[in-house]
Amino acid sequence: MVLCALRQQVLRCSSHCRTWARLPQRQRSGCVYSSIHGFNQDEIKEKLQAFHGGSIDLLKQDSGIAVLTINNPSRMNAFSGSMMVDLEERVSQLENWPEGKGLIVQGAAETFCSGSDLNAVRAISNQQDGMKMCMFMQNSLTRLLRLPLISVALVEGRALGGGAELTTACDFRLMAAGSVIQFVHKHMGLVPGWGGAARLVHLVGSQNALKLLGGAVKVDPELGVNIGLVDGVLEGHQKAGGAAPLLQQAENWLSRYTKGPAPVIQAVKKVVLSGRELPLSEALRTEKDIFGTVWGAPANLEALASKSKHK
Ligand SMILES: CCCC(=O)SCCNC(=O)CCNC(=O)[C@H](O)C(C)(C)COP(=O)(O)OP(=O)(O)OC[C@H]1O[C@@H](n2cnc3c(N)ncnc32)[C@H](O)[C@@H]1OP(=O)(O)O
Repeated sequence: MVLCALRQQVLRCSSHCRTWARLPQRQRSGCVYSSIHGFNQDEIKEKLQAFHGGSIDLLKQDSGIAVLTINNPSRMNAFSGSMMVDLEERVSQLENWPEGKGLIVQGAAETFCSGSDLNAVRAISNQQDGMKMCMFMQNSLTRLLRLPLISVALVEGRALGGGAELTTACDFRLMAAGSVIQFVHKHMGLVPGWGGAARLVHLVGSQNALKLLGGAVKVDPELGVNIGLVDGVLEGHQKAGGAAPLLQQAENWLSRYTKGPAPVIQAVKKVVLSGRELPLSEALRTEKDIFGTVWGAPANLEALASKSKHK
């Protein structure tokens, strides 16, 4: 049943958008948890909203690349409760963006994110509320990773705890020189709970994941590249003379993968997503269905008519 739901999620594309939009939000979201797991989204949303501060800002650009900014600079961009709710809403907006091709996730004011807001953590430190927050964030970050957009985390400064987990909910990670990704959970008497451990194992293998989590290792750009966590290192600091601003560098880096019509880029992400998440026979059937959405579609016909050569 879960696989079926995921297959439906992967299949979601512009040609299905109208039908899809008619379905209730939770059915179409590809969430990990729903009411059958005792999860009540509205209840936890109400609780989280009480811990306010900061925002998650979304800028959708004509280029088809959106920028999602974690914005709570006075707390090093820590996630307040209301920011967790904001994130879920921004992900919904991105799920319904037919022109979208790429996404950059960044932090405001030259740092990425210092995890969950420790003030909110203290206030909801009972087990029940902790579980609900964990399920809520796992749902949002799973939906973020499953967006039909090619996503990249632009890490400047520190990505700590939940901030490190957030980087793993993107397809790629770029680090600015001098920045650090650190799963500090062990120092907080915790393990990742926003899905970061499961995704980390997929990205770097279980040996490296064990080292990073067990040692709360500070991952600098060089180590990140060596273990396959990081896909590129950006030149200098945003203020450094000469180098383009980091966001511009990240957009340039991403644009090589987002060049072309949105339905094709979205289809690329979906076939990779199905290969990554589904058993082979299920992934093959999904790939066939996604292929059916681009075969004979305008971009395909245009390419055939232009007799393009791939030299
Ligand atoms: C499943 C999720 C698990 C988690 O995410 S648990 C949370 C993990 N994160 C942390 O423990 C980060 C704790 N913070 C730190 O280590 C340091 O503040 C940090 C980020 C290295 C920055 O150090 P400094 O540059 O010396 O700056 P600072 O400590 O003076 O911080 C500036 C202001 O930001 C605040 N802040 C930073 N991280 C926060 C957080 N996570 N929650 C709430 N407030 C946070 C900090 O308290 C300080 O505020 P104030 O100026 O004292 O009012």
